[in-house]
Amino acid sequence: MTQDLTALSSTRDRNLADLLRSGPVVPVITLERVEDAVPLARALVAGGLKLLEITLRTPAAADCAAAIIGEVPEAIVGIGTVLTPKDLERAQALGARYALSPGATPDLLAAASRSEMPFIPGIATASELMAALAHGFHTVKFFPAVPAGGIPALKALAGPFPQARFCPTGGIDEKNAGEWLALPHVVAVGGSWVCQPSDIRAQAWDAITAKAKRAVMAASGG
Ligand SMILES: O=C(O)C(=O)C[C@H](O)[C@H](O)COP(=O)(O)O
Repeated sequence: MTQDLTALSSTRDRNLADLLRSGPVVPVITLERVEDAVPLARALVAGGLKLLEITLRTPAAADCAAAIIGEVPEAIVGIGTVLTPKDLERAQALGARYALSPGATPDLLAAASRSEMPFIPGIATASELMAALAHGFHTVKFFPAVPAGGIPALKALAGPFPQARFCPTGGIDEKNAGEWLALPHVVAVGGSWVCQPSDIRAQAWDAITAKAKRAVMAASGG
């Protein structure tokens, strides 16, 4: 059994590393209306952001993710706000390519370690990171990145865990994304700044494409 979990973990790691190559900026998306899902995903892809995180925070979230998966093949859809093993099952049933959580509970880590789906648990402390690593998850969200201490906190946390890779989210924006991405252990950054609820509500797709383009520029140090 241990052997199987180790093999699963390294396959998951490889698959996740492949997915993250389509980053390094992951828009964190909260959708209220299914009709916004496909145009929003197209706007983000047009701006150069293909790796998406659809949060399971609204009643429409699952239908929105399904619509994007079905109609926007260039988008690589991940499901965020995965809080329980059941949410992880939902993500898999939807055909998502990966899943993310703001946290790392024992139940969720155990379920995710038995699954083939690439999974990024959330951590804000050394103990949470140790639990994630012990379950074979080497790439973690650092959440909430800015309120939890920002870049100095991540640097301190990375010290004892050179094998860990981080995707900070929480307070990241166009202005600081480049600084985070310049850190050696940061493989991607995520955030809702690219697709703010007010822009989605106004169906301001061109504005969202423009923000996505600026995010790509910021990520490349521009
Ligand atoms: O819901 C999840 O799965 C999360 O992990 C949290 C999100 O990544 C952050 O809430 C994004 O933070 P902001 O960019 O500051 O809005």
